[in-house]
Amino acid sequence: MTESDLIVLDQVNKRYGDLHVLRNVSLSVRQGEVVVIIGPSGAGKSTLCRAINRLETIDSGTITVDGTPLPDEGRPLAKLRAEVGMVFQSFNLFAHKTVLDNVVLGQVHVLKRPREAAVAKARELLDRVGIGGQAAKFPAQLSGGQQQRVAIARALAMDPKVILFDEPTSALDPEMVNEVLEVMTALAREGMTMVVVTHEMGFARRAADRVVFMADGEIVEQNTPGDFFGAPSSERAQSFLAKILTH
Ligand SMILES: Nc1ncnc2c1ncn2[C@@H]1O[C@H](COP(=O)(O)OP(=O)(O)OP(=O)(O)O)[C@@H](O)[C@H]1O
Repeated sequence: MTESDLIVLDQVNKRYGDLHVLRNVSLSVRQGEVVVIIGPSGAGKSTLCRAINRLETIDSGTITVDGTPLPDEGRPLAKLRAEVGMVFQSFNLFAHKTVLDNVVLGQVHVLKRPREAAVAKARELLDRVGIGGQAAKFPAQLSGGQQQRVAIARALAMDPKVILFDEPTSALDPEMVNEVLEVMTALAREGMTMVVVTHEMGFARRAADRVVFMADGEIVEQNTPGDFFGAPSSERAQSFLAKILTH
């Protein structure tokens, strides 16, 4: 572990009954790094992402975020770490709150930021993700792509040290995928530390510093996008890429 490591997983194991979904997973994410996790369905990618933010417990191993080991204390949502932002496939916005309030509330209740400052920050972030004009609407009045941009603004509002994206574009209509990926690419260029589970290989090629390939609960290989996509070294990665790139 070096000083610039923001997230360190060491020999992490997780089982659901007989299913061993994370097998001795060790992974470090450095400050400012964009790590894209790819792999077949059921590989354990979401579980890994959720374990980092304590939405899932682990059976053994350690997960350290920003120098603090995460104790494995069940899944207390209230104890989620504000420094780890999360963007989900299904947006998870508060349906009965306005777009503005969705971005304000965490700042006020978790960070104890004065409401005026929280509103100013929310407006700035909504502008930054291109939906400043939608602040007074409710989530259901927005397209999926717009809702996901609200979710990104909400994550950013907490001043996270890292944002985890778990298949952020999988629930979107194809024409909305790019607008969300563009926001994510801009964040990556600005130096945000990001862990992204995605099936969008274009994003991985364009924005990743490192591609991590998972299959059957294991990290099979990891490399720069150029080297990984140019010449994957494992048979499992080769056959995965052959399947998805011909579609
Ligand atoms: N709460 C749960 N209880 C039991 N099994 C689970 C649970 N959550 C996930 N699994 C199983 O664990 C395995 C890994 O799931 P996970 O969602 O992490 O995979 P993934 O790589 O993200 O897949 P996908 O690309 O389809 O989202 C799968 O076989 C899944 O069915």
